[in-house]
Amino acid sequence: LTGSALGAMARRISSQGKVTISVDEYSSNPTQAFTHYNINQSRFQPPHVHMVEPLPYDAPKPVGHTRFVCVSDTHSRTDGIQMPFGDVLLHTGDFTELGLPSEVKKFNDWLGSLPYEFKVVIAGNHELTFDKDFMAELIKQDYYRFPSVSKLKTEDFDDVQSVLTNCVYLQDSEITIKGFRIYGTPWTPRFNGWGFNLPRGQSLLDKWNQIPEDVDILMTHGPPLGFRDWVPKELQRVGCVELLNTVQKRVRPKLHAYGGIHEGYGIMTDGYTTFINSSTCTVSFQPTNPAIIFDLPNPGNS
Ligand SMILES: Nc1nc2c(ncn2[C@@H]2O[C@H](COP(=O)(O)O)[C@@H](O)[C@H]2O)c(=O)[nH]1
Ligand SMILES: [Mn+2]
Ligand SMILES: [Mn+2]
Repeated sequence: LTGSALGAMARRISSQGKVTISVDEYSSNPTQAFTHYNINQSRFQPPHVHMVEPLPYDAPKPVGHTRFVCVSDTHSRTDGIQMPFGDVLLHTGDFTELGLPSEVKKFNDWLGSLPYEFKVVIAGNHELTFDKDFMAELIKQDYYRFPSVSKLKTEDFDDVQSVLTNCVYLQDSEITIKGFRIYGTPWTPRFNGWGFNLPRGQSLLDKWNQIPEDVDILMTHGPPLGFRDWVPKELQRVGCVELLNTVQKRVRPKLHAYGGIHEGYGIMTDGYTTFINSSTCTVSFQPTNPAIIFDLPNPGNS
């Protein structure tokens, strides 16, 4: 099979003209998927795909634009973080270490201190208490893997989302802000059995299939394949192949914001979608990567 025939296998157009993504044959091996699609389809090559320099904080915001401020993976280390001017804050998960209510409260207080008109937040794999199925399983296993969470009573975290009073919290859901359709989802490929983990392939694709077409901004915790998903210590790419296919072949957001892979902090484009990995923490959990700002023209302002 040629590269383009394989590409077609991962993307079918139904009789109603709807694009359907199917599980990619390289789904379980993202590093191999990257090499294959790079060699056979130049899928990650310039001129379309390239790195993007971050906007300086003092860049004037163009008229008729909204400025998004992207952060991720702050891991309860927000003390002293300098935040730039902007309109809408996007935080793409791992705002705590374990999702303890005390951490969530601290994060919510920090959000309350920020001047943005809107703040949108999703969970990451560290927000254990936000994943109800994960917690049910953890309790069954007598908190074996996360003993410090066992000090909590169920009623302490049953309604943990309600602690987030200073933002819009998205979990497989969307909101329209200033005319932008923003969809947020916390799921990542299974890795060491944390919250919101699912096996690669159909299980994750089922979550991505819930993302509506015509979303302007997609927020996920982890990266898609090939865009700031390299883990140097393992010489591996770990981005989700089905997420990439969903983003590029079906949803086509203008901005895909995420974090998850701390080492992947940075910005890329494929010529249509801008991909921002805004992990604040480095791989050694130092909160030193600056928030990334990004301007988008307001919908209807063409
Ligand atoms: N090989 C993989 N490494 C991963 C994956 N997800 C995360 N990581 C590594 O852990 C750190 C921190 O992640 P966190 O969720 O604990 O904050 C990340 O920067 C990577 O180095 C994965 O799926 N595969
Ligand atoms: Mn993290
Ligand atoms: Mn994470």
